[in-house]
Amino acid sequence: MPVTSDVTRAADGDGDLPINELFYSLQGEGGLAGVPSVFVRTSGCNLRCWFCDSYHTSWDPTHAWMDVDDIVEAVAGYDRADHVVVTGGEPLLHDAVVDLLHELDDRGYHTTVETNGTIHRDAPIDLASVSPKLANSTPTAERDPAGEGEWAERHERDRIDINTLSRLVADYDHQLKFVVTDEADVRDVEDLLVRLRDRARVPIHDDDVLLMPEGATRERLAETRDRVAELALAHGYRYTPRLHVDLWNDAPET
Ligand SMILES: C[S@@+](CC[C@H](N)C(=O)[O-])C[C@H]1O[C@@H](n2cnc3c(N)ncnc32)[C@H](O)[C@@H]1O
Ligand SMILES: Nc1nc2[nH]cc(C(=O)O)c2c(=O)[nH]1
Ligand code: SF4
Ligand SMILES: [Mg+2]
Repeated sequence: MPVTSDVTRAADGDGDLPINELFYSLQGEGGLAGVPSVFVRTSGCNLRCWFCDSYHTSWDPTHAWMDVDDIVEAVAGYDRADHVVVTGGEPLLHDAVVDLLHELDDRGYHTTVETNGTIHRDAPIDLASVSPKLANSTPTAERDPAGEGEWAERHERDRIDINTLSRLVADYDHQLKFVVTDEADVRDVEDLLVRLRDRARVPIHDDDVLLMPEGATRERLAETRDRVAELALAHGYRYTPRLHVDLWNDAPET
């Protein structure tokens, strides 16, 4: 169901969220991969990964405004699902996401928040699925999908905030899900883990560190996944597939 074609009015209240899509699918990534889930995808991001698989929430944000009650009603319409994944874009940018998470929690849903880890919110989050952005994500002029590297400096400045990451891992059940293509990326992961373990007040288990192959399409994943699986084995981290890409390639609402 393309929400964007259902709701066309502009924002008219504090409880409104910019929604890019809302759909029912299998969780494709991370420790809950395979679980039927409703996805609520907000629009707008404070970063610009060159590889972003949700281009229309970051580089070219598009959305319809929905209030929290309408979102909860749309979620409830998928009566087989008791898991909700709130993603984006960067969902924690928006104040009203906290209200949405409370409403979902009150109704007994398990909530996963997919976040880049640069913003902390106090909210009922059952799983903080944190994907800190490595140096490999920066939109240099050569890799910029929309311009000539205008976002590179801001992206590079903002992509890692150790204090925010340490609060997220301390406050929530978490997984750290890194987009990886090669060995240099894993060195970047290890450097970050040293800094985070030094700062965080809680242990960070290797079991909660996941390597995810970079690839928004089946073709690209076929190039990256074998090497990333080998890196996971070599370093003792978990590998996460991208089930939805295997199953449905880059189709919207999957
Ligand atoms: C689109 S992001 C939205 C949530 C949040 N902004 C973030 O980056 O975590 C959802 C997930 O997709 C991952 N992702 C985005 N583009 C990807 C790509 N081309 N290959 C692999 N993972 C990708 C992100 O790292 C994140 O784990
Ligand atoms: N099926 C499916 N699983 C996902 N897990 C995280 C996603 C995301 O975009 O945050 C995602 C997504 O876009 N689709
Ligand atoms: S942080 Fe997430 S939504 Fe933002 S550009 Fe990167 S992958 Fe896309
Ligand atoms: Mg996705």
